[in-house]
This record gives sequence, structure tokens and C-alpha cells, in this order.
Amino acid sequence: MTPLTIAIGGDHAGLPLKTVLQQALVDAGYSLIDVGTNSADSVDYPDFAHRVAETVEAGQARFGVLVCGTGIGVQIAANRHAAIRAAVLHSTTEARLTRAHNDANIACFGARTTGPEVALDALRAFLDTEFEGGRHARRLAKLAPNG
Ligand SMILES: O=C(CO)[C@H](O)[C@H](O)[C@H](O)COP(=O)(O)O
Repeated sequence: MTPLTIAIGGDHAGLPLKTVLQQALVDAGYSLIDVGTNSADSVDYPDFAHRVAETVEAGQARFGVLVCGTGIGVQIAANRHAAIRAAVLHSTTEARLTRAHNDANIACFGARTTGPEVALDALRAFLDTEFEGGRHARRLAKLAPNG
């Protein structure tokens, strides 16, 4: 079976947590598209958020993972793309519900706000939860521009 592909990226502030999440995803058998950054040099988080969003929008990856200092900047940038529903996660409950109810396709994390164990648990819950559809699909339709 073809492994699920995940696009991953983030800025310098997110790099320590991105590295942990990236290794865990590889160990779990996922195929990764890493858009960077991979150095501690200061960079701009929207550049990496847009790359991950574009990769998911193009269907080259099923899900995206984004990491910056708080997860908020990358979430804002990714959500400017029409096909993207990006959510900042601080718990397994948020991860499960944003997949089940919002059909979120990008998980965002804050390396300065969320520890690696909590982030890893949340990412696993995000990837293991299916969208429930039904009433939630009707609501998602209303998220479309001018919806
Ligand atoms: O954009 C952010 C907040 O949503 C991210 O946390 C960035 O990583 C942060 O702004 C980077 O800050 P720095 O002082 O340039 O390291």
C-alpha cells in the first residue's frame, strides 16, 4: 500500500519541534515532503506555510504539518488558501474534534507553547481520526468564500 504523504514545514522558531514530529512520522511509515526550514537562521513563517498549503491544495500531500513559535502565524497564513482548513493544536481533544468536525487538513503547532510529547499525541490523534461528514459537511460548505 502507498504510504500516506504529509507535507511538513515551519520557521526557525518551530525547527526543534518540527524535527521531533518529522522523525516520528518517518518512524510511523509516512512519506514526507519537507519544505523546510532546516536551519536555525531567522526566516519568515508565511513562506513555509504557503508552501505546505500549496502542496496539500495540489493533492501532492493528504495532510500538512506546520510549526512556528506559537502555531498561530502559520495557521493564519495557511488558512488564506481556499482548500485549507488549518488548526492550532494543544491537545488530543482538539486534534480529534478538528478532524471529525472541521475536516482539518493541516495541523499547526507552537514550539514555544507546546511540548513535544503533547504535540506528538495530538498529531497521532489528528492522523487517526476520520471526518464524520453529515451535519458537519453542511457547515463546511458555508466556509467557502462567499459561502
Ligand atoms: O508568527 C509567529 C507567531 O504566530 C511565530 O511564532 C514566529 O515563529 C515568531 O514570530 C518568530 O519570532 P522571532 O522573534 O523572529 O524568532
